Amino acid sequence: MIKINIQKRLVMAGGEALLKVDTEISRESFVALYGRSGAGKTTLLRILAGLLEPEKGIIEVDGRCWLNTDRKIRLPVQQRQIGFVFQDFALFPHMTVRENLRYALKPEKDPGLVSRMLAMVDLEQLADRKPAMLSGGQRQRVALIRALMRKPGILLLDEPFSSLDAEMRQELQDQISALHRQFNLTTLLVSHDMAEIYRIADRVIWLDEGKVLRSGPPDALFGNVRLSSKIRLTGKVLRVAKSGVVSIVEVAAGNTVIKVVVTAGEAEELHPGDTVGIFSKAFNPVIRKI
Ligand SMILES: Nc1ncnc2c1ncn2[C@@H]1O[C@H](COP(=O)(O)OP(=O)(O)OP(=O)(O)O)[C@@H](O)[C@H]1O
Repeated sequence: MIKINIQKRLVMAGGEALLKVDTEISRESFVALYGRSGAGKTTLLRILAGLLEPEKGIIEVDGRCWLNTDRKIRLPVQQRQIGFVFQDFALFPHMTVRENLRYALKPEKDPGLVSRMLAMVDLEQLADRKPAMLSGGQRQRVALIRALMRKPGILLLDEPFSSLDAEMRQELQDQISALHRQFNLTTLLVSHDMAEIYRIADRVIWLDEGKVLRSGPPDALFGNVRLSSKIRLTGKVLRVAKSGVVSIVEVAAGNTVIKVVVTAGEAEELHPGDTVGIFSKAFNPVIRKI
């Protein structure tokens, strides 16, 4: 369990606001920090990582105190067992992919880990290239596995997909989900993208001007209804076409176009470009705008 109860003064363009967060995060959960620009999402991640200190606060991880401003306890960044991936991935440009990864590995730790991690994200062929010779998505994958080299319990991701195209985003989201499960990580992801959050997070903390506006599972926060769902996909509506008494909605989800049959009433609510979730309910796909 991660317990966070912090207060930090934010200096915004139009004045000051107080970042005030009191929340608990279960181990092995995938939490999205959502909210408008300037809401305090990155600041919260930086405080958790120990890169920034709040004026007042307590952070406890599995009963261990990382921060207590009253008792002047502040665990240094290196001791927090956190992996961090920023938007701009910050790989060393003069080192190859393999060297970047080896640099992050503790000397006494398992040297085979570099090759195993490269294989896990399909980058073995590119291990001897420098970052400048990689695509944005490949660089982001290197940054991701580099953050996992020291086997952190907590992974912090600050909009890691923002510079990628839709296809690469989806591929990287899938890989992050797989690594999250495989390494039993507790992952916190800053994202503006509801569809992305729907796809990979199991809880959302919605921040607004430094305060937690709402918190809960993505479908409870973003969807109008909660459904027991076996499949859960998100995508964008391409077309809504009438077909007799029903309509067919075509949705682009990753590389696939999915057709869902809806009633005339449901079709009226859906328009090309809408972000939607597709769920299974009693084996039938159900579509909801999100
Ligand atoms: N160290 C700091 N001390 C005080 N205020 C800060 C500090 N760092 C950032 N701020 C301010 O706090 C506000 C919140 O910034 P933050 O980067 O946390 O927002 P965000 O929700 O991550 O936004 P975005 O989605 O644009 O990245 C901004 O107005 C910013 O200028």
